[in-house]
Amino acid sequence: MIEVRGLVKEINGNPILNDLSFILEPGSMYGIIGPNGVGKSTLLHLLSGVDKPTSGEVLLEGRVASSYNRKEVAKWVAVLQQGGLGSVGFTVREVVAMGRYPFQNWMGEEKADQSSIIDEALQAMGLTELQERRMDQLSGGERQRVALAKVMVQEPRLLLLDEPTTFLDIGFQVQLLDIVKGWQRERKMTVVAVLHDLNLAAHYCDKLLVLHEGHIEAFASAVDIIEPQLIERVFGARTIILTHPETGVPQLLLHPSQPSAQQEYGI
Ligand SMILES: Nc1ncnc2c1ncn2[C@@H]1O[C@H](COP(=O)(O)OP(=O)(O)OP(=O)(O)O)[C@@H](O)[C@H]1O
Repeated sequence: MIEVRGLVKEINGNPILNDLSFILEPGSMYGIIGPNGVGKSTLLHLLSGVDKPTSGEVLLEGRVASSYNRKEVAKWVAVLQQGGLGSVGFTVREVVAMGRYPFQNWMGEEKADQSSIIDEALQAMGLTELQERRMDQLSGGERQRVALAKVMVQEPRLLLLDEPTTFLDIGFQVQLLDIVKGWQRERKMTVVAVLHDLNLAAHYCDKLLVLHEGHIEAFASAVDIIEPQLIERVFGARTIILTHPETGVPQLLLHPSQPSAQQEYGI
């Protein structure tokens, strides 16, 4: 269980997050949503323990997150960063294998051969053919899939995703989130994802945490959150909400003020 108590974060004296408290249950998938600059990535960094709060605390299984050393925390928390990976000189396979670092001794060795875990992750992300290709020879979307394969071999109990679908076309957006959702269910993994696409967030997340002006505006299921007044208050955007005909999940249509080309030209 992850417990956040009275979390406050200031950056250069500016308040970003103000007195947040919530609990994340193991084995569920959570979405963090909110407008640009509200503090979503900041909150993710605090959950991972890489950043310390100004006051308040994040407890990972009862222990303060920032008190874990890097290798300890990497044994159970994996982070998929915005923008993917550096590692330009390495091959795809080498980068994915780096995900096993928390389980290796000081010589970079592990007790059992891990090649099958790596093969499985490469295959799941459609990277088998590309495994000997160098990272600087990949497209943005391919790099993002490598980043996901790397966290997959880490076999985390808590997976933190910062805008994981940014570089992906719609096919791979759904594929990536389907894979993450499958792991979450099979491995009882906890997932926390910063997502800008509210329709994807509504579909995949058990609960959404909405950040607005430094506080939690709402923390509930998509049915309670994806509604026009809340979306307009938080994002300043007018929307029309429909129910997905197959899944029953609320889905949102944007409501621009300008007429569409079709309305204007009758095309
Ligand atoms: N190193 C820093 N120095 C100064 N201000 C920072 C720093 N990092 C973040 N901020 C500020 O903190 C606020 C929250 O940033 P954060 O990246 O957490 O927002 P976000 O909700 O993830 O935004 P986005 O949706 O645009 O990715 C922003 O106003 C940002 O400008």
